[in-house]
This record gives sequence, structure tokens and C-alpha cells, in this order.
Amino acid sequence: MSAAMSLPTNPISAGDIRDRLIIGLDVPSVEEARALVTRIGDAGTFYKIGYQLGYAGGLEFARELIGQGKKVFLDLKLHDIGNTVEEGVRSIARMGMTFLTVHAYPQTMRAAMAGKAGSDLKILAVTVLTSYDDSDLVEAGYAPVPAAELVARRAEQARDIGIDGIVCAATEAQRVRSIVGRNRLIVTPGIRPAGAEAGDQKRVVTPAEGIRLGANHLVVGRPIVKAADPRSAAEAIVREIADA
Ligand SMILES: O=c1ccn([C@@H]2O[C@H](COP(=O)(O)O)[C@@H](O)[C@H]2O)c(=O)[nH]1
Repeated sequence: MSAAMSLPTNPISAGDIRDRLIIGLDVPSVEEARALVTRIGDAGTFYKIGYQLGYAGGLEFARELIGQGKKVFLDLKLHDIGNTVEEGVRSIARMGMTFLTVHAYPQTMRAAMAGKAGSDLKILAVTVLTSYDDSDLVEAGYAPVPAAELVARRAEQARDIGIDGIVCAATEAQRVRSIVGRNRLIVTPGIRPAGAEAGDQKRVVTPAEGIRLGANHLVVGRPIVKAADPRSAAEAIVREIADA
């Protein structure tokens, strides 16, 4: 993998094309995470730490990754009363993370933006989880609404609050881009290389489709983490991104 691969046409993600792939470090221990990062080597420049690793020493490991020059996306999907979110984000903003997620509720988004003030941390608002389809929203108590409509409504609110970026399925990325404009990030999980198992993801596209639909960053966990050769899996996705 050449460190010189770049994609100059995207105003937000210009720079190392490998940064457009965010690898979900969904493993149970720091030891496994460290071994995986070593195995992936320079094919991985941007890692996501979520619940599984975050609550198993992952916050300290994030500092180690940052020390190695990697970028870290802390995917804690915060949602609480405003004061708690604001103070929590203020603490996280000192840690050198690149991205942090909060749920796309107006109080939560406003509090997070206040908490990160003065830092380089970017707040991403999670609109509708990619494991949800329309019927899951009904089961969760929403009046019948297509997931794509709810994503659009939340993207409008996020834009009005001035959020840095949106998390949605790439199936909604074009519509979200028309709402939030060019200068906000669109980050899409629910990415599966052709033929890979979707697992619990319901709104799924391939890496190439995700990029063509306008995502700035693709989040990929199991297709890399559980691959027999995680480095090759990551390299193949970066190549697909470059080709798209
Ligand atoms: O809507 C969302 C928000 C976050 N995620 C997270 O992304 C990864 C996806 O992992 P895969 O193994 O590639 O399915 C995972 O850590 C989720 O917590 C999401 O999937 N959807």
C-alpha cells in the first residue's frame, strides 16, 4: 500500500485515501486490538473504538494509537441530559480523538457542540442506526415513518445546530448531502464488500457504492476484523475506495 495514494477531489477528506476507511476495532481486549493493529500495519490509518473495546481499556489504548500517528473515532453514541453530555464531551475533547458520536437528538447535539468548543474534536450525530429498518422503528415506538425520512429530519436538525458530521447508511448519503452541504462529514457504517455477510446490518452497501453515494468515510468492522487476513481485507477495501 503506497502512503502516497490520495484523493484530491474531496474537500473534506483530501489527503491520505486510507483515512476514508475507518476500521471498527470491535474486539474484546486491548491485547487483541494491539495485535490486530500491528497485523493491519500501514493499511489502517483510522480506527474506531466502540462499546466492546472502549469499556475494556480502549480509552487508554486510544492514546497509544494516537501516539503512533493513527486517528481515532470514539463511537460511544452519547445520549443523556444536556449538562452530562456537555461535561462528558469536554473531558473527551482533551483526549486527542478525531471523531465522537452522539445520538441525533437536539438537546444532545447542542450540548455536545458546547462541550467540544475550542478543541479539534468533530461531533458526529447518529441519525438512525444502520441495523434498523422501517419495521424496527415501529417496534421501537415510532409512528410509522420510513427510516430514510427520519434520517433526513435528523440531518436537518443536526445541520441547523451546526454539527460537524452525520452518521447514516450510505443508502441515505445522497439525500443527507443535499441537506447538510459539502462542508459537513458523512460517515457510513453498514458497509459490506460484495458477497460478505450482512449480519445484523439492514441498510447495507458495498465500499464502492458508499463512496459513489457521497460518504466521506466508510466504517468497516467485521469484514476486516474477522477476516483470515485483516491486512489484505483492509487493502482490498482501500483499493475499492480508490477505484470508486
Ligand atoms: O448506525 C450505526 C452506527 C454505528 N455502527 C457501528 O459501526 C460498526 C460496524 O461494524 P460492522 O462489523 O462492519 O457491522 C460497529 O462498531 C457499530 O457499532 C453501525 O454499525 N451503525
